[in-house]
Amino acid sequence: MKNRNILIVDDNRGVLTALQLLLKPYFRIVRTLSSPTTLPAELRGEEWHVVLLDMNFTASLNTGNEGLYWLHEIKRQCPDLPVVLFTAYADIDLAVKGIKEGAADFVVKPWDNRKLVDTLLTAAQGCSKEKKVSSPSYADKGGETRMYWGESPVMQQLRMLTEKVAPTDANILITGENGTGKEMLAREIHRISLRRQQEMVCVDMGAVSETLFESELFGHVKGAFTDAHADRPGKFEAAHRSTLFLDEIGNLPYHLQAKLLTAIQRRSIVRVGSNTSIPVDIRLICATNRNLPELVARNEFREDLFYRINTIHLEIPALRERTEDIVPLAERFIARFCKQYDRPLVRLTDDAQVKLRRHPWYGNIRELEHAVEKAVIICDDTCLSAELFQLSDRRQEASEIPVSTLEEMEKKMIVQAFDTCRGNLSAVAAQLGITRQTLYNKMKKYGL
Ligand SMILES: Nc1ncnc2c1ncn2[C@@H]1O[C@H](COP(=O)(O)OP(=O)(O)OP(=O)(O)O)[C@@H](O)[C@H]1O
Repeated sequence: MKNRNILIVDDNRGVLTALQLLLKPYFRIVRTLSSPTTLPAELRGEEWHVVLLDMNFTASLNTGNEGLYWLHEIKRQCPDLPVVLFTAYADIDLAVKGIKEGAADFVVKPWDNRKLVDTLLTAAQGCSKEKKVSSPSYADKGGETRMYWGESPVMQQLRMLTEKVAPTDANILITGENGTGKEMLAREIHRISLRRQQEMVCVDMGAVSETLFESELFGHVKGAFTDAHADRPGKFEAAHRSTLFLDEIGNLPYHLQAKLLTAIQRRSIVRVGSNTSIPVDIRLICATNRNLPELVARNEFREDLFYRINTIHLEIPALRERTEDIVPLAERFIARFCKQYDRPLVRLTDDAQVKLRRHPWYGNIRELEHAVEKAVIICDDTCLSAELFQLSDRRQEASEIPVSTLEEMEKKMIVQAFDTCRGNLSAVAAQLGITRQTLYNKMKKYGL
């Protein structure tokens, strides 16, 4: 198909010359750019069918962010133009990130000629019927991302209890480590409850600022404060006749807990700036990865609120405590991600299964889900082998990082805080004196 045009961006002239020679027989136009700065003009000047984009420009900071930046620029200018990323082996994480952000595929340097040509031709061919890779939301994930209970006796018991209490209006407290599926369980309870016709309303109590707490939960009337330009209902009213899910309840500052308790007890709220009490009919589900009885003992959580929200307590075990569920869960994620990334269905090798079963999964199901997603993206074969799962034990990592720059110091502190707080994000943020959002940003930055 010598009717296709390829644009190659790489700041290594030797690489560009080699690729010119290699690709000439397969493409009508092979244009090479040693700097991405002229990319926007080139994109406008010709009809391109594929771009091969280097991710590691040596002239820059070499963090790969420049590569991602140019990927976004190409996608902004030509949303349907396939971009194949060219990346060093050490930067596979970056390539995975690029695929999630819309790249068609990636090739690792040093490259295999045959494979590079195949990848580029396939991408160029798919130019008009570009794969749409997007992260499905909870709503459109459908049955495939329904909660998987697993076979372990402890989860079967949890399932029985859940099915018993879901149709009642009893307040439920869900506890479990970070990433064990607390929100997922809350959604499952709502899905099989009598309130399922209405949408469940979620509030992350760790993310609500103290100043906006009342307005966010109870609403406000026009003029109640400077920015209150109109009457606005809060989350309690939004959840009327439905389920209100209060996530990270253990992070609610002590002085605000009394206000929440009053609303729960009275089953009514008063909007900020008003005197009128509005009745609300809600089913309350709370979740936390903190030890509430311990917080109560330390006078950090109100005992009366604890008893009020804890009518039924559902504890989700850590993934490492139910190893028999690891492989079946991984297989479900494989099926989902192969479909999402338009790859043929792959299976786990025996070695990979052993590796997954042995890993401690301090980040629980979320960590497993991410590990599978990454393995599916980088897989070139019909099976996922153990090497595709680059699993790091955060505890070990903390002592191994040599500290030479401020950034490394910061990363090391985060990793150590993870260890002492056993992966509890809110506790890590509190220990480091930063907000959860800042912590998320830093985790993203350091690939934690
Ligand atoms: N039983 C399950 N079956 C399938 N997927 C699951 C299951 N439990 C959790 N997941 C997936 O794992 C990820 C983490 O789940 P979720 O957000 O519910 O955890 P969480 O305990 O609320 O996390 P956090 O403590 O950070 O708030 C989600 O992407 C979810 O889809």
